[in-house]
Amino acid sequence: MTATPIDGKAFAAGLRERIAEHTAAMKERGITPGLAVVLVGEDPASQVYVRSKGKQTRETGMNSFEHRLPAETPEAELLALVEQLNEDPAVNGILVQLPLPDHMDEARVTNAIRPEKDVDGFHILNVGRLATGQKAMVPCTPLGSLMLLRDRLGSLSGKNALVIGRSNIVGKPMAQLLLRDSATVTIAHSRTQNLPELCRTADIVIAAVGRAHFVKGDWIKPGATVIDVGINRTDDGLVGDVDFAEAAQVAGAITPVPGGVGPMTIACLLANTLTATARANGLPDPEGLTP
Ligand SMILES: Nc1nc(=O)c2c([nH]1)NC[C@@H]1CN(c3ccc(C(=O)N[C@@H](CCC(=O)O)C(=O)O)cc3)C=[N+]21
Repeated sequence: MTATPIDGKAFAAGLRERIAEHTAAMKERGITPGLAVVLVGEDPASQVYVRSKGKQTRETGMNSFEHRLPAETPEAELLALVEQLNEDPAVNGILVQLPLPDHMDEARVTNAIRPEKDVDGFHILNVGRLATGQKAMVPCTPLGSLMLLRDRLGSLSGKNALVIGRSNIVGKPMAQLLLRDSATVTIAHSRTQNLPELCRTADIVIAAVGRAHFVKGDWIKPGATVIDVGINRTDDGLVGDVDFAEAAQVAGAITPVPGGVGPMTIACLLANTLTATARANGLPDPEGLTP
């Protein structure tokens, strides 16, 4: 059996088109969505992401505001910038690129963002709202992964979903979203016993461990849907957390790296910015962009 590759790049392009249409309609009413991205330090990978986010924001018709601060900036200065963006009516979404330098407290910075503008969905109020089924801003990578899963499978109800990884930015919110869609959710991590056996029971596998080719082909149940969230830079280039060559022989469908979840993450950032703008202006949530 050979798996269908899930084309995240094409899906994200379609999503951006719909976002651009919504944005154009908002601009007719005199509202231009604005996204502020803050980058602290000179990490080359982060610079690439931030540039790509800014470009796609502008292409969608939204305003992009970029703020770059030196790595040694005191935390208080970053918090002051966040406060200024909180108060700025032209800014509907705020993203502070992670990771932050060691002298900064990521939780403190994240929780300084006004929850309504927290397009990453990392603020503790949004985490709690998602966990309790209230209207929230939902983290971009899990949201994009959910969209791909629903597109492929329709209903996720009753399916066995295994999330490998328990991070606050992917594993935990992904599990919450799958649970909301009535999947039977298991979260595995570095201490999980018999992971290969457990994985072989999963109809849906979400790999978010950050280790190149961690998930092997013989862990995959025939026909399963595999979402690879990993972005690992190796001598062979960019690879995922799943051994794609092996897993693609067994799975029903699988996301490639690159070209899978990554482009969906950025498209969902734009989707969240649009949603935040709609809510800030008392408009209904744009169709199909929220879970
Ligand atoms: N506050 C915050 N929010 C984030 O959402 C956030 C962050 N910090 N810090 C870093 C990670 C990483 N991230 C990616 C986004 C797009 C791709 C992406 O588009 N990847 C392309 C390939 C890009 C390449 O070639 O490097 C792909 O998979 O096809 C990857 C990774 C967002 N992050």
